[in-house]
Amino acid sequence: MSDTAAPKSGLILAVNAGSSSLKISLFRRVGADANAPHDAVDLLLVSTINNISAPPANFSFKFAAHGEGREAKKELAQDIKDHATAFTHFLDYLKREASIDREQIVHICHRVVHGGSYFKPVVITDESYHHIERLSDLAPLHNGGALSVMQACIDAIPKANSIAYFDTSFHCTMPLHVSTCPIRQDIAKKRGLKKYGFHGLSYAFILQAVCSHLNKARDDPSQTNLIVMHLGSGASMCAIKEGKSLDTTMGLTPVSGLPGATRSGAIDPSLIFHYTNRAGRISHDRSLAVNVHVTEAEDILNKRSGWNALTGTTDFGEIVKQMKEVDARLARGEEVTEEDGKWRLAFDLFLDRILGYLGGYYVKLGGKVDALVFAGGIGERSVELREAVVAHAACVGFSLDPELNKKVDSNEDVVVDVGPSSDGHHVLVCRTDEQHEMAKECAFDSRFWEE
Ligand SMILES: Nc1ncnc2c1ncn2[C@@H]1O[C@H](COP(=O)(O)OP(=O)(O)O)[C@@H](O)[C@H]1O
Ligand SMILES: CC(=O)OP(=O)(O)O
Ligand SMILES: [Mg+2]
Repeated sequence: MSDTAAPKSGLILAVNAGSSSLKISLFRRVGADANAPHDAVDLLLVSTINNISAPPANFSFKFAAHGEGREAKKELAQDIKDHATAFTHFLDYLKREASIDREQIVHICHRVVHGGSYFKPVVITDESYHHIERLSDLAPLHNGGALSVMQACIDAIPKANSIAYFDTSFHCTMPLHVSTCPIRQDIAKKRGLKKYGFHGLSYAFILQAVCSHLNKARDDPSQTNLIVMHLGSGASMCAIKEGKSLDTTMGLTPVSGLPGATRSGAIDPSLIFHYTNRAGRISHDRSLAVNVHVTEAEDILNKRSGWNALTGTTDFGEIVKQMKEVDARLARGEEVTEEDGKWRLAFDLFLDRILGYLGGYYVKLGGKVDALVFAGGIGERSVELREAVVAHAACVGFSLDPELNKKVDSNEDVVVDVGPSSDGHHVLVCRTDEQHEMAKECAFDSRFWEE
């Protein structure tokens, strides 16, 4: 038995440090039945801290049905400045409001965005901590935040094992010609310069959940082809062929592919040298996570671009609201200014980039696509964006039921059909859950549990 093995029914804390959020869920391990993978853990409580990158942060805390069953709590938290203070806020709240003894937490799963050459989950030791730290420059909005939470866990819950789960793992199946960059391969190999892809924990969760929904063999998604859109502050897409990642839109770092709240997405690489003549200098913006050394170019493209640069807000819901108000004024024949056009520009630009990849992935999958899946904060909540994407995908056989699309919020299922499902070309919304994916993987990992 390894020294990380814990009593069978211990508690698992799963922590997901996103670019703008910290999502924390507490589970109890209830078994590891391969025929019922989603039932390996019971959710006890969930806490979400949003807007960390655009304070004040929103803190929410909710006991699950299996937990203490009390009302959800929501508050603006002025003391939250980064991921570490968000985690401390959560621990203080847990101590005050829940009867759960933190000593019962045996494993803490951390979502780590960039794993580099690590593909399997690793227990945090000095060596693995420093491996993740060295990769921080390749995920400047992420790895540093996750490391600061690990440090807080080691201080506050020293008996629990911290285990890192990587976003990059899911994409290790990408064919070489997809992951290779057309540059000198001796340099590429020496420096690890290739497409890694991210949001892998989310894609793994979605694949399993969609397979169950479509009644494919639960533990064998190898018959399933999907085009998945994980659209949040960081947005990416993935073409899944026979249950494996075939291609994804993010690359060496999460800045590439689709634009995000503060990220540029794919642009002409020369653009940055015309934007600033300080591109290669080390950035002095200390608001980036600890121990990150990035250039001014990377700082601009990661933190000062995206729809925040176009509109002044990181909130895509606000962009849609403002855009509709301007559209309504135009419809009434009222005057609008050039400035008013920025909302629609951001929306249409995002839509355009999604459609570009959607078309490409449809062809790469040979037109054999079981479902188009929307997920992430925007994919799960924006009725308008889903409507616009699917309207354009009608030419390749997808369609949306406008009523089902509007009613997603009132349906609590993990996977919700928003298209007529009879023709085999499903359009789905999946409430992705990276914390659940990590906790489930942890519950199944025999290294971590006593016989
Ligand atoms: N009703 C809504 N309509 C459109 N977008 C929304 C809505 N509510 C939240 N969002 C978007 O979801 C984003 C958060 O997505 P999420 O996937 O939770 O973030 P993260 O990338 O930090 O994990 C917010 O930045 C906001 O832009
Ligand atoms: C990889 C990434 O961009 O993650 P998130 O959307 O959680 O910021
Ligand atoms: Mg996220």
